[in-house]
Amino acid sequence: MASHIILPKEEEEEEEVEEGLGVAVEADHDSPEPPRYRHLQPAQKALPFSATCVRISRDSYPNLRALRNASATSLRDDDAAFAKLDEGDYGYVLDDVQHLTDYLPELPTFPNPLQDHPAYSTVKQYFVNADDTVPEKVVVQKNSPRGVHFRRAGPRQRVYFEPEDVKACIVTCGGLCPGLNTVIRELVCGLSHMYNVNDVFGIQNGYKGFYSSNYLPMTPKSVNDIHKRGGTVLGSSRGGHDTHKIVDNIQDRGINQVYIIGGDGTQKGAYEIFKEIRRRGLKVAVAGIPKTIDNDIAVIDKSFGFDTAVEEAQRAIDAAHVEASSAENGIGLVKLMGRYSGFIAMYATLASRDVDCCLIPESPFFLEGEGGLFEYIERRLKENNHMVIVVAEGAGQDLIAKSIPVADQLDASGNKLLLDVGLWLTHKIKDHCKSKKMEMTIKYIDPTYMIRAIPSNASDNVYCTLLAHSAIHGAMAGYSFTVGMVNGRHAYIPFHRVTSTRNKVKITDRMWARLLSSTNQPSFLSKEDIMEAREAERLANRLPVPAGSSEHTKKHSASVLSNGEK
Ligand SMILES: Nc1ncnc2c1ncn2[C@@H]1O[C@H](COP(=O)(O)OP(=O)(O)OP(=O)(O)O)[C@@H](O)[C@H]1O
Ligand SMILES: O=P(O)(O)OC[C@H]1O[C@](O)(CO)[C@@H](O)[C@@H]1O
Ligand SMILES: [Mg+2]
Repeated sequence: MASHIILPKEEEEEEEVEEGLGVAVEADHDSPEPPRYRHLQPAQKALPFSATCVRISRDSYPNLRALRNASATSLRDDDAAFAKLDEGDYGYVLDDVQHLTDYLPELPTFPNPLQDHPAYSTVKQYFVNADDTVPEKVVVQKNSPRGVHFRRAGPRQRVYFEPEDVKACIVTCGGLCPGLNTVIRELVCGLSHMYNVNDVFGIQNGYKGFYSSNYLPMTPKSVNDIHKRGGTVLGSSRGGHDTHKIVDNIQDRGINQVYIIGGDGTQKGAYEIFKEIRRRGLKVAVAGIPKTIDNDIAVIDKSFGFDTAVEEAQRAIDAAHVEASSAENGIGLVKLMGRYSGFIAMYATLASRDVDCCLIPESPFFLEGEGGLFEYIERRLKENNHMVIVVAEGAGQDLIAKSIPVADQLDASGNKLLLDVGLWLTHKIKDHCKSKKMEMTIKYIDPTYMIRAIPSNASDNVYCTLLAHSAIHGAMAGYSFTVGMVNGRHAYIPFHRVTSTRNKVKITDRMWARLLSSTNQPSFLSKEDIMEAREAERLANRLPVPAGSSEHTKKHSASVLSNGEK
């Protein structure tokens, strides 16, 4: 990494810049030549921000080492060996993804077939610069280090597979989500139309399908219409991840590109598969495409299907509002998905404006007494005669467990099965109103599976298409990664970054404050709750501590870290 500033060159300045003055010549992405930089001593040229930049030296960042270790310390110790951290100037850290050449250094490369593609070859700078990276944090201060970056997604000039040698497979795992079929479709079509890859198979019914079902040949024709349907044409499942059996099958069948669509559990599985592939020294690229309606995957801006879910949730909220407002003291209660993260509930509430109270897993609440939910319901009904409550499925689980003690049950993947907070709340509210001799009507609507099962909307369709294309470009270029949008740009993210934490609504952030001010609901939080939330956030944002220390262990056991507010 150069130790001085590299600025993109303004086109009109090209002739003016003298050799050795510190401005990079913009890469010619259509030529096979690697980008050429002319480095200059920044002080010699008065560029708009170079004066500030040059004063910042590496030594300005005593925490640079800690920053560089950001990923490594959040890894399980046995995974730390896979972290690829590259340090640059001014506190820049590249948290890089795995590449085939990390363990197969002699692999040949080939020109990207896109350069002869009638559609793409006309695009100026269609290929991304090999050094392009995307910052994890875009809000910075004057003296901030440049921070952690991820490799930018997109087509490279050289690829590591010849089209006729590629044998690709696609698998979908975990719960349903709008857009699954669009991603499948665009993987099949993108491989064929962009890279002339026509040997593509679907793995049926999730991970276990690798070793227990027939593989389904897929062509652009066979997937042509599937994006108009909800669900996944491949089927999905929980459990059944047997790394060795899966990789045995990948190896036996000569598969060399594996596209894995699924949530946090699925991405953990993808990481295990990658590690085993690498251990066996196989020339196989693993591309994870994060899917979850809960939007709880770390690092990425949002997961596909989330917008569709929020939009569809409006229909249930509207119905609840109609029911509530057509009755005397009417209450409409809507349950939305969100096992650990209340994003759908929060966004659906903010979008609707008819919601009087939103309850999410991240924000504890209580029923009885001053400042509790019952008091708020009584007040709201007095003021407005009706009210709408939105509750995320993971909210209030501790309260339910206290009133209905039952042993925890797990699904096949080991996820805790939730008790029905909507039904429980309905009964609690009814009992309370009865005890107060209050006439009321409550209608409980549970649209959760209806929302999850619809096809994706237009914007999610485009998002799914771009994710699929980014995944294909990355796999063709020999990387193994989870693909995702980070601050609006597609990036290749190391598996460990998306599997070590979970994205959660931060109740100390402005988005949750906006929600509270839009519904006028009480925060239900005690001073201790607020302190606890702030402390959790402080710990989450703190620069990492060395692996192995007791603080490191404590941080690992805290299940929740979260994305920054947008
Ligand atoms: N730690 C893990 N290691 C390997 N495989 C895993 C791990 N966790 C989950 N899996 C596998 O990933 C698949 C999907 O996991 P899970 O049911 O938790 O759904 P998910 O991918 O998190 O999606 P969602 O929660 O959005 O429905 C399952 O087949 C499961 O066996
Ligand atoms: O009933 P299933 O299919 O196991 O899935 C339910 C879970 O899946 C999700 O839709 C995604 O994780 C959660 O919101 C929900 O708790
Ligand atoms: Mg999950």
